[in-house]
Amino acid sequence: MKLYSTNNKSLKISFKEAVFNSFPTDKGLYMPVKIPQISEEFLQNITKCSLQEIALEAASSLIGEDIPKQDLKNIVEDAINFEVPLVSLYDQLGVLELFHGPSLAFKDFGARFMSRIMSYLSNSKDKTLDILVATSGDTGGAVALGFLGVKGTRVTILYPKGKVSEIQKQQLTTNGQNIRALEVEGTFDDCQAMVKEAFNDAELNSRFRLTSANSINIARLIPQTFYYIYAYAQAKRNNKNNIVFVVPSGNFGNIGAGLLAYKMGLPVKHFIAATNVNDTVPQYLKKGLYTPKPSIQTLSNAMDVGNPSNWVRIMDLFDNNIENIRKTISAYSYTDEDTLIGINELYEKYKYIACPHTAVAYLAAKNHFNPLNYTIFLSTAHPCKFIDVYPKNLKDKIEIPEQVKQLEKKKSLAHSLKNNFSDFKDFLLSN
Ligand SMILES: Cc1ncc(COP(=O)(O)O)c(C=O)c1O
Ligand SMILES: N[C@@H](CCOP(=O)(O)O)C(=O)O
Repeated sequence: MKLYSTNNKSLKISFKEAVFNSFPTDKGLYMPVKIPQISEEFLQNITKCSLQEIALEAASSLIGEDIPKQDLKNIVEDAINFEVPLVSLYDQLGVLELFHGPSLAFKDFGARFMSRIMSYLSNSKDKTLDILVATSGDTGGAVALGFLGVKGTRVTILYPKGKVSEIQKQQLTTNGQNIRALEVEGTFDDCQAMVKEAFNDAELNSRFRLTSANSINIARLIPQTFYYIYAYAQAKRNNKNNIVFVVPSGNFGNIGAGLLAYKMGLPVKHFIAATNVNDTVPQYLKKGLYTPKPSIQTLSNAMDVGNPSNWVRIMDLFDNNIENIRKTISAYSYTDEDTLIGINELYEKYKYIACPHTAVAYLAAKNHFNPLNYTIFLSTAHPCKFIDVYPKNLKDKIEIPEQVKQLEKKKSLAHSLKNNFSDFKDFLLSN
């Protein structure tokens, strides 16, 4: 697999380089030079394929010769070892549950695949790999679990103080070992900006072997294509056509992966990005002006992103042409009030308890409803991660998984950090 930077198409680097130097110095993002096509034969037989078979096919066609197929098979089987059910709410509406991994959010696909890819590509003589992560809530927890105890790695997670849920905070801060958590007096966008600045800091780069576990890293995006293809297979098994995906969106890595699968030839009729009031992309598609703004705190906290990293990748996939994008992607945004209505309605109508992010996607699915389509909205996290959001009648019905109960007994180990890069740099240099 060869990759270019969205800011420099003449650059051609290897998959390994892109994984370990996740953020190009020109501040673009890496994209595949050639997008492989899913074969007609594979699509014809897709209903017979398991998630792992689909994952292997997608990963090997994207990564190519950089990892031999048998090794990739082992990686895929070890990383993607949980269920991804497509639950039918009614004839034309399904919900794809992506939260059955260890951290209870869709981030487990990216984090688990990436940790294994990094271990595989690392050399035992290499310097410790310092992995920096900015999180608005879920990425950090998944990356912490994905890398906990992995030899030769150290993870530093930056999260915004007071803006993640209690369970997310426990997942981020109680790990110890090779995982450090920094509680930043700022927003997710501030955390993300500090991490990106670190990748461009000469002193830090000479001292440490830095890489990112955010979705700016191409190794995060590849495994997120798997579940779109698998959802398509499950829908086809049920004789569904005209598939529309509705994706709750913040940093746009999730929908970015879906669009990559689409460009690989996955027959999808339309994509819908659903956001909370952090509506930079819906506003862009409406008005044609891309105006990132400071993030606003909402009930769907993991989507509180004012300047979504992956939008440049999506622009790149559509030749930076807004008309092309509008043909394939629609976008809607919702307030917290709407989100609560969505949560209640999903329960009243279908006895389905959704996390706030998923409820935002449900609302967009309703807005864009067409009875000729089969609409799949993505359920990105387990509702227990946001227990304080629910009214009492629903709260009591949410099952708390064992791994969450265990977190309560653990001590938080976070360090406080002011919202400025020099303090972050000092922390890295002195710890
Ligand atoms: C539960 C949940 N839903 C949706 C999103 C948004 O996904 P993305 O940032 O890839 O757009 C996130 C954060 O990534 C999340 O944790
Ligand atoms: N919503 C994310 C924000 C970081 O996104 P990423 O996909 O770029 O890692 C989170 O939960 O942290």
